[in-house]
Amino acid sequence: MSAAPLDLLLLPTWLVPVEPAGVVLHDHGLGIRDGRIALLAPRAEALKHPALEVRELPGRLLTPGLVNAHGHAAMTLFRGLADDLPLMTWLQQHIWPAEAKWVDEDFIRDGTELAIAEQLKGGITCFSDMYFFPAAASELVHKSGIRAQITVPVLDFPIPGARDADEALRKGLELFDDLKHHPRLTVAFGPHAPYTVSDDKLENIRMLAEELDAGIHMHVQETAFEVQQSLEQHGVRPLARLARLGLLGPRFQAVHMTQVDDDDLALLADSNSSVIHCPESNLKLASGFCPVERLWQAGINVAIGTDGAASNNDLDLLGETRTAALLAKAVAGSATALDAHRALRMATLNGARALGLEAQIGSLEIGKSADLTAFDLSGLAQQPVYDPVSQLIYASGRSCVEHLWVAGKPLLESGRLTRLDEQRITANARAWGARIAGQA
Ligand SMILES: CSC[C@H]1O[C@@H](n2cnc3c(O)ncnc32)[C@H](O)[C@@H]1O
Ligand SMILES: [Zn+2]
Repeated sequence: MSAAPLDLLLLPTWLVPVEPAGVVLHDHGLGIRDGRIALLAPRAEALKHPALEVRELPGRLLTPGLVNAHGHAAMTLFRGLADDLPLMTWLQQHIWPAEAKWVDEDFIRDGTELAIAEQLKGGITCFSDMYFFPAAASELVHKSGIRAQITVPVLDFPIPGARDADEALRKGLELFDDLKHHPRLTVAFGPHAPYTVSDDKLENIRMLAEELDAGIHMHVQETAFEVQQSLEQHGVRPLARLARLGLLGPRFQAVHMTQVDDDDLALLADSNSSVIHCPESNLKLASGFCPVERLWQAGINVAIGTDGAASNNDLDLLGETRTAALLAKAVAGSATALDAHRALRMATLNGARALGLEAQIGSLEIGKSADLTAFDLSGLAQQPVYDPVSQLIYASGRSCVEHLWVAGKPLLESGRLTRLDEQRITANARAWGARIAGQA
């Protein structure tokens, strides 16, 4: 037994470590010291360890914090602006013009803060962001205490914050340098999609990502139209083109992948790339269905993301995971596809792995960062509890998120944000809505 007392000992009714897979621990304690998980033991044994604070959590389930592996945080301010449209109409006729008109650093600060607040309240301890002015977004991550992968946006045309791809990359490299020692922030490259980034830019990104050992996060094969267009323009499917350019590998994060043929499957599996599944955005934009079960059975790491609030329209990863579990069964034609335990793994450890963070977060293991979510399963509509993971995925909404810690720091206590001002954030978002609606 270590001489130093634990900072905090949590005593939930159920504890799901995610690794090993499928395990539910009843009446166990989890101890935190210096922001890390220092103890995992049956309750009686855990109570023998001195602790500065002991917290009973009856009727609560403790899990690793949820990882939202794909989103566009500040798009919260465009929530509901252009609904019920297919991807290219939505993007080209509504979202890109709105972004050109409204997105500046203030928009990013207010929209990202709103996204962080919404995500913390929904049990998310880590998110990936692909949006403009990444340096401004990273300031909000730093201030709020959440963990994030911030990506450097690259497109062939001018974007808010960069006149061209070279400027975006130059500013991005400064961000890599500024954040290289940050304990909760990682930076990755975010080329938007195969249809908006040319070969020379992608080759440059591959070289820089190799040098920096950085992730590459990209929308890929979101629709059948995208695949068709690539066949016409490049003679190969988008994923094959990216493979030809050397982009695939363990740090490659392919977002969406609703179109998957046998060659795609082999490319993803052989390169150890991750797929990030965004089922609600794919459903709402009628983009297609990612064959999650087929990918999983091929050994491909599949994580989950909400996408932006303009195509979802929420940042509710628990709800997204439920949708993913239900949809996987329909797509596979099998009720055994993506069971509740695997769905939770997808929302935690697989997300961590996709973002290159699996050594630090994603499961409750000694030495990992104490990034945790406590869910209240004591409500009427959650009774009786045979399997808390089944209850969480199939019978609970994000309102049951009660407490949340990142690196051992409490960021949500009894449903209340500890570091962010919910009223001010809400008022700011309303003010942006009034301005945008007034001039739309
Ligand atoms: C590189 S900045 C992000 C860029 O992506 C746009 N976007 C948001 N959601 C999607 C999606 O599902 N597919 C393609 N592009 C999307 C966002 O509006 C920004 O312009
Ligand atoms: Zn997206």
